[in-house]
Amino acid sequence: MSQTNDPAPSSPRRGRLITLEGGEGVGKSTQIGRLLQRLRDEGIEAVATREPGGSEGAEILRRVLLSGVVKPLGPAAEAILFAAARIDHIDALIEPALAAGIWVVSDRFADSTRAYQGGAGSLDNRLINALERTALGDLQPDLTLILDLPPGEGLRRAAARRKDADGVDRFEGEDLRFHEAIRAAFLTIAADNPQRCVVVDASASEVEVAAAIWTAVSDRLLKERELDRAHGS
Ligand SMILES: Nc1ncnc2c1ncn2[C@@H]1O[C@H](COP(=O)(O)OP(=O)(O)OP(=O)(O)O)[C@@H](O)[C@H]1O
Ligand SMILES: Cc1cn([C@H]2C[C@H](O)[C@@H](COP(=O)(O)O)O2)c(=O)[nH]c1=O
Repeated sequence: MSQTNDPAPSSPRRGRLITLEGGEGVGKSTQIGRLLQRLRDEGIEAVATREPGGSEGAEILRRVLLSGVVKPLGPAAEAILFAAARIDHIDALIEPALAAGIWVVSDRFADSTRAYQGGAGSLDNRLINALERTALGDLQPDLTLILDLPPGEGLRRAAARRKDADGVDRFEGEDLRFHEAIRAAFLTIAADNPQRCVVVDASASEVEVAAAIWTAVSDRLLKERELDRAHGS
């Protein structure tokens, strides 16, 4: 929890939270590797993490959630467990890193609950909003990159990456309509939050996607950081 002598959220001493979102196999992990390298090349200390997971407790919940054992309990139970994992992730990793001036790049975050349990799972927005308020408090990503790809292509990429067909997880195994609903939900999130979200065409080559991501990071975060520095704040 923040204390009165913590740096203000916009202070250059506080890190930035960047989240990558999108459906299955859109290229988030691939791009996070590239983005981390670019940030470090700029002299920015940055750490990569993921959801569900990123902390010891959240990784335990990841195994439970992706095994599918919670599916019969319905999207509300799943959303509550994703939120529990998120709380541990924020407390154990995200907030301490940001407070230390480290940038955090997360493979998925709260928008995934909105898209998967809300958009595709039809979970009531009131529960999603309540869980988000509880888990995040005042924390919001400084930038969310939504990698957009037709789900058929994303699932093909995910299948090609995974040689073992038995390795399909809880959500990859859902039908195409479910994945179309996820894509639509992410695009709605982006339209509703233009100050935070940038949609990136993930059907382009890895290099082109990386360039689009870097443009968004530069325009939205690096210029602001340079201005802060120039004004000595
Ligand atoms: N732009 C691209 N064009 C073609 N293939 C790509 C592209 N980006 C990534 N891939 C390949 O697609 C597969 C899935 O990529 P990646 O694991 O990065 O996606 P992801 O979004 O993290 O997936 P998931 O959410 O399912 O974990 C990998 O085999 C990767 O090499
Ligand atoms: C955070 C979060 C994730 N999910 C789903 C989305 C994916 O199917 C898996 C995570 O697997 P990945 O290979 O690391 O992308 O979990 C979800 O349904 N709700 C969430 O809040």
